[in-house]
Amino acid sequence: MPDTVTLTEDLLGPAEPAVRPAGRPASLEADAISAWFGDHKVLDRVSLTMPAREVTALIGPSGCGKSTFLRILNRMHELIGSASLAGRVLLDGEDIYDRGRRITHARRQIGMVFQKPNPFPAMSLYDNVLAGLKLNGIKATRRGRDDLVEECLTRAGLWKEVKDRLRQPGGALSGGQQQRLCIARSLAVRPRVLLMDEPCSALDPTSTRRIEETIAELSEEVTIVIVTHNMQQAARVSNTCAFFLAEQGTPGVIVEHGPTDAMFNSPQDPRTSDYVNGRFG
Ligand SMILES: Nc1ncnc2c1ncn2[C@@H]1O[C@H](COP(=O)(O)OP(=O)(O)OP(=O)(O)O)[C@@H](O)[C@H]1O
Repeated sequence: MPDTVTLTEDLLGPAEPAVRPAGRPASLEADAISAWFGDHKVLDRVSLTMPAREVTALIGPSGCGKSTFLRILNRMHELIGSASLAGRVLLDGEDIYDRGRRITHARRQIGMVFQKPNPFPAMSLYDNVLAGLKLNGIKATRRGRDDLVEECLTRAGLWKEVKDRLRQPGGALSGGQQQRLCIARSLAVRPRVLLMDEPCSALDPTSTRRIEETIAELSEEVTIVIVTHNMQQAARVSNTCAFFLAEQGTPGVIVEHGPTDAMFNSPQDPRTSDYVNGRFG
């Protein structure tokens, strides 16, 4: 294996001696986002500020557009043939949809962890962590790669469990460990925001707790936006919360958002109160 991963430099400029330092967590602001699949409108002028260094939870019943909204935040929505959108997404004030702005730019700064852990099953744990570097054309020295693997696995809460078996395949881990491996893989490209779409829904309670601890540890270093159906989880991990709803075939909107404590203990809208207290959805 060559000592340096050689890939395109146009995204990031020349090779660096080791590994770039972590970026500053960024704020993300959705401004009047509407979304369609064909002529089916699924979100209507949704605006939300997701502050830097905070965990924002997106909650609401199935089908109200939470995942669509999340995918719009890092330009994944446009990968679907029939999909379209209106509005702006500002990453520290700059619209990621500005003409001339590369899709890869948004993807690298705004990482995503999915509902089902999706490591490369036959690839080693070590190479799984670094997979995003190769895809994004990021160069690192051998030493830099070793340091990055250790750092990201540590930040994802997995290092102690796997440090002696980094050459084993990703598929050999438990579901919870695989999800933490996917978090480590996302962290390796130094995202400033991490989007998580129901990251614990395929996991047992112990693994879920471990991921929640990881979220708490990461929130100082990266802005987190998480979709969850689990109200206790939203209450445990988030600072702010947004309640989405699509009533009777209308497009999804945010009914209410604000500090998580207030959303759970003194919601302003009766529909929020009903939802967080499990009366529907
Ligand atoms: N690829 C797609 N093609 C067509 N329609 C879609 C597609 N993905 C989602 N939709 C529709 O968009 C609406 C919003 O779906 P979305 O998955 O964003 O909701 P959600 O709130 O995340 O739901 P859940 O909590 O069940 O994951 C739904 O009516 C859904 O059927």
